[in-house]
Amino acid sequence: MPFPNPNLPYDIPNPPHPRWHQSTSRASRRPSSPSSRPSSQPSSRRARPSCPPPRAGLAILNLQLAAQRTGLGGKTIVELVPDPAVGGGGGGDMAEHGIRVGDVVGVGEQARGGERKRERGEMEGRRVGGVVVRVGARAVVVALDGEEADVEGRGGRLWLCVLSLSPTRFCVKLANDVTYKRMNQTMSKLQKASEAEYTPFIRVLFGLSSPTPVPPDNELRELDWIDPSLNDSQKNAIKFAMASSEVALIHGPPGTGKTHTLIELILQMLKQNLHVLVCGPSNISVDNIVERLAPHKVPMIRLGHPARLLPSVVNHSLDVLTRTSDAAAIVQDIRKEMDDKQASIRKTRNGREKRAIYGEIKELRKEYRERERGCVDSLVKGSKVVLATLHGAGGFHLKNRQFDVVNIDEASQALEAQSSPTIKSLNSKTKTKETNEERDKGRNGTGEKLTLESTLFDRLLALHGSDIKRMLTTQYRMHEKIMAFPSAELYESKLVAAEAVKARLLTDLPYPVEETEDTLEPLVSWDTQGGDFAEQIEGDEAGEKISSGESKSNEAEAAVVRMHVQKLVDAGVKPEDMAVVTPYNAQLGKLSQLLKGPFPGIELGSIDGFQGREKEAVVVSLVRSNAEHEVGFLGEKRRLNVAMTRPKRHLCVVGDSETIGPGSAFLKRWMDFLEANADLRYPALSDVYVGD
Ligand SMILES: Nc1ncnc2c1ncn2[C@@H]1O[C@H](COP(=O)(O)OP(=O)(O)OP(=O)(O)O)[C@@H](O)[C@H]1O
Repeated sequence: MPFPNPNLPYDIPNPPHPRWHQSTSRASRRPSSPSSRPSSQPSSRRARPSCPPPRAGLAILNLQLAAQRTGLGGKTIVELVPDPAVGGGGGGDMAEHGIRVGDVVGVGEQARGGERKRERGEMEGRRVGGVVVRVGARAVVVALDGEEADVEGRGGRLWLCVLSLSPTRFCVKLANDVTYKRMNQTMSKLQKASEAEYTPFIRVLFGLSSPTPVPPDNELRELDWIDPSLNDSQKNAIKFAMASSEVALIHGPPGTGKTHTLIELILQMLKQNLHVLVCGPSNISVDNIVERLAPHKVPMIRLGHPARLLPSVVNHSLDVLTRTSDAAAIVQDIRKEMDDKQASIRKTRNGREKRAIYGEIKELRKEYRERERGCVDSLVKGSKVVLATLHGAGGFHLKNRQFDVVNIDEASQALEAQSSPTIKSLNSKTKTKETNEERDKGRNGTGEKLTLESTLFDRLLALHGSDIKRMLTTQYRMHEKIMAFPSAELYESKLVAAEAVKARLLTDLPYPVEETEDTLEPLVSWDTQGGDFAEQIEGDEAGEKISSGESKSNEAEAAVVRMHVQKLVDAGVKPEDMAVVTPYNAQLGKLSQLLKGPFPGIELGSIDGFQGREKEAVVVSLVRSNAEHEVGFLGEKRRLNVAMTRPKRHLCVVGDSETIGPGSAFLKRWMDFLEANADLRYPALSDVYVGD
């Protein structure tokens, strides 16, 4: 990629799946693979490997094709099973492989022992891409990319390897070639378009015209609320968005009911008979909206690969609707015909016959796609709300389709280049709803060229000022004391804690929790200053090295975390109501070794993976402790903001203030705030290693 991928976490999180482990297949042990060479580490270090990064070595070898059929979009669906001739035969269960539904994979012919290096390379190059749609004990089912893709007819054994993980495993998006190609194409298209081609809407987006003025808030038209419990800032944001002709930004700090507000906004738009497109940067963000719209019985359709959708929303997916709607019958018969033909290919050994059948399938596929397009068109037209990821909305299903309004959820995470395919040709207005992050004000000046790093939210704010923005100000998650710092630093002290949450303590949980110095305190800081809790550099252990440099860990700090978790559990707090988050992958590995066994149910995550989540108690492990005051990822306010705004009743920060404070002005203020407001404690090594 010629440009950096800002969506890729610097420190790739470990998946929370308990059964996760690196593939035990021979692929990951091949001596030719440098990452799999026997480690030169002393055996004591190798004896306790931490969770490997998820992308390392995920592959299944020795597969064969068991069945093939046609799926939505004429896609070829292949079922792969272990070759019974290998590994004792019997066509039995697959060894544990860690591959999950939604993972992007490559399927290819497996090189045999005798193949030379160049031939191996060529074979790898012929790999067909696809997405895993089902994982069973005995089979993995993959939907192959591209109309003509198939893995048949090569005879040999097949292997499957993961190219990127399903975004539904975490809340983070991983790199995907198609996404970036589409973003790039859109950027060039927009840059080449002449001004005469711009609609008035695009002119506002580019800052060539100002948005149509909206009456002052107290003069906005009252609405008939579907949910009257909305608070004033939510109601005001909705009224403002409804009154804006071109664009409205809704800035929603953590827990302020952004999704709540968006749902009401969509329902209000439907009341006015508007045709609405709703997008988010990730599948999870879109699915979340589908789930919350579903009880309102809204006719809606969710575009996107069914393998990547939450099971609860699959019934609204295009894939399912094209099978079950009235318009679907006409597509079904041709789908069956293609499946029959595909089955007949496997029965014949005659090459000429095979080619002839392939030719027929090709023709059928063309017809299938035409019929399917008609079916999809009528479904999209008949749905008042269409939901897709920003990337998905730029796909062929919505080509040339216009909507009255586009709502973009989590717009502060959506790169402008992602948003543009969605809005470029739409003569519509856009409502974007921001997420938990602080605004990076002034980053994009007026008239700046479109870039792949900026967000549409930032750009519009910089172009038109805060008149086009409304902020949600009442938050329903955090105790006042937990909210105080992020509110002052990032939300101009405008956040207000709702009555119901502002003084909630762990002792008020709906189960018995003993009153202790921890459970009665919403904000605790374990300051490890003094040099005894120094960080370690990881990266030499198998699979731990990541492209952006070595990961850091801090074993003694992990022990402080364990001590604190133990104290909360001893007081009665359930481990499943707690989370430990850290920005460093290596530290996550350490924490899992230490906490998973004694506290089953506790959630461990990278900060990125914890976005959008909440827990009653959250412990943050900051890791960095060095004489050079190097703070790495901690310098990113956005990440820290995510970490410090996840807890409801108890936040415990573990870190070395002497290292972290000098890292930036923001970090200095945070450390000072903790010193002044948190229940401050100084651990000694002897406290945390007692009894070990
Ligand atoms: N007006 C309201 N009255 C009472 N509870 C509310 C109100 N608005 C939102 N909530 C509650 O606040 C919580 C957070 O709401 P929601 O998930 O919509 O927030 P969000 O801003 O999207 O969250 P996040 O910061 O995780 O993205 C939910 O439990 C929701 O029911």
